[in-house]
Amino acid sequence: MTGPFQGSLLDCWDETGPRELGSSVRRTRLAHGAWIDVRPSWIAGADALFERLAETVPWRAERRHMYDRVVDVPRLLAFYDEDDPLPDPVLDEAKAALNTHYQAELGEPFRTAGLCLYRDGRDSVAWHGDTIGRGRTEDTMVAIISVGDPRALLLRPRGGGPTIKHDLGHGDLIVMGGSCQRTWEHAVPKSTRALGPRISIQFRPRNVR
Ligand SMILES: O=C(O)CCC(=O)C(=O)O
Ligand SMILES: [Fe+2]
Repeated sequence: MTGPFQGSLLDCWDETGPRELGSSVRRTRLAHGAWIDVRPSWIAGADALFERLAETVPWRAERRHMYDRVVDVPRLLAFYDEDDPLPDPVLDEAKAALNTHYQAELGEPFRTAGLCLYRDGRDSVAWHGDTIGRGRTEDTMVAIISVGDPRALLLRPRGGGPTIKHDLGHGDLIVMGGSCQRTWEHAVPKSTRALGPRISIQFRPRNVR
């Protein structure tokens, strides 16, 4: 289904799971009340997490209407609603750690988990904001863990302005917050480089998609 992912030789920690957040999280304020928080190498044992998710998650190919055609969504998907058991205990630990770190600021917990598998550089997500539900009108947060081959996450203000490129590495955390979903858009562009697979795990509050 996917090409091989070359795990990192350095990733041979005994412990697996999220490392500390705290002061290791770097916030960058963007225009219009948006921000991103970045915590590189947040997940210890990211190689093993990638392998387990690639094998055990019931990945679905989807098709969507685009104008007058039906096209393949260029990535595989899985969605875990708030009462669904997550596919790996490391994701439960990560969600709990995010809730501890962000609950005061967010005012509610992260509840759902969306997973995407980008099989190679041809898989992508087009420019969008997560505006199904409350992200359209309210400040919120979307927390994303990346495992697998690095990919670029692009961000651009909806009103026009320069695009920001953020490289999402193996085990990294990025959190889009404030008005980011409604005043900015994000995308993971296709790449012509020979890339291996990447899995993205997105935690969102209730009624944010
Ligand atoms: O691949 C990613 O990390 C981003 C996915 C995304 O933007 C989405 O599913 O809404
Ligand atoms: Fe998104």
